[in-house]
Amino acid sequence: MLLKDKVVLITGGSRGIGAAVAVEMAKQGADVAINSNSGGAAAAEVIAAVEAHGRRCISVEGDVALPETATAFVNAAVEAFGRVDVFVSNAGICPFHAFLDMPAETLKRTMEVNLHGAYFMTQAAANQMVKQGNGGAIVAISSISALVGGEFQTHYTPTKAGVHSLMQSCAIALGRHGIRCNSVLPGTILTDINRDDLSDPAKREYMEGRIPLGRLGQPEDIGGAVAFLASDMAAYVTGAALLVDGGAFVNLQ
Ligand SMILES: NC(=O)C1=CN([C@@H]2O[C@H](COP(=O)(O)OP(=O)(O)OC[C@H]3O[C@@H](n4cnc5c(N)ncnc54)[C@H](OP(=O)(O)O)[C@@H]3O)[C@@H](O)[C@H]2O)C=CC1
Ligand SMILES: C[C@H](O)[C@@H]1OC(=O)[C@H](O)[C@@H]1O
Repeated sequence: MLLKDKVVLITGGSRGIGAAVAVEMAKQGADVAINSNSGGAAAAEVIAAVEAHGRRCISVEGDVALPETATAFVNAAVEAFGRVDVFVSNAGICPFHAFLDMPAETLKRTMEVNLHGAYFMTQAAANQMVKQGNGGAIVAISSISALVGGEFQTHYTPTKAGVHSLMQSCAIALGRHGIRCNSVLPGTILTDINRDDLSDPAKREYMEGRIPLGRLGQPEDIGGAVAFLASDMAAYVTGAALLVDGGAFVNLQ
């Protein structure tokens, strides 16, 4: 087990990639706190899945775009489990929309959830780790979209580049405290975030065709990469980006 008895916090942990990461953390021996905006049945399922691996799990509702959500999440986790060892910044949205008529509110909300949310949460988790005084690991879910563009993602791709940039700067700011900061860059992973976009068979076939490993990703494909970066196996890895995309990025022709 890579994370025996560690305490792991995950934003956006009720569905998709965050939910799969929560379960992987439990398999690796960690207790888990998940945040999500709406909690509900999805969060309850994740709690049950974590507990099925013999680990504890709490769910804390709150919009990551609000700074007070970050302190409330960290405080609740500390109250439940005593400390924070690993923080995974995962919550995100991608409301596909064309560039020329992008509503200002869609741009603003996407920036606030994906980038400001990652900032506030990382800051709150890091402050707790510094207070504890024995280091920690922070992993942000960035994206292949930090490296390449998307016609209907002009509001989204800058947030994913920003999240990786945040990890690079935090690696410097927090290295002296023994806190490592890294990014995972998933390719296209089948979740609710792209369900509508990939319901077009032509689009889905095109996306699958771009991937050398021959399939779109599953949320579980991301869990191992996060566990590695969170663990002592990655003790000398900080400021790094790990692309988990089935080879899509390198496939020019
Ligand atoms: N799927 C993909 O192909 C890829 C995804 N990513 C990134 O992975 C991350 C997770 O995406 P994915 O699992 O696909 O998405 P999903 O839509 O499946 O899940 C999103 C999760 O984030 C939560 N969330 C959304 N908005 C907020 C908010 N304002 N405050 C708190 N929680 C929130 C949701 O909770 P709730 O239901 O309560 O809103 C849910 O738990 C995102 O950052 C995304 O950019 C990166 C590359 C590829
Ligand atoms: C939402 C997209 O389908 C998904 O998210 C990303 O970050 C990549 O652009 C993926 O294709």
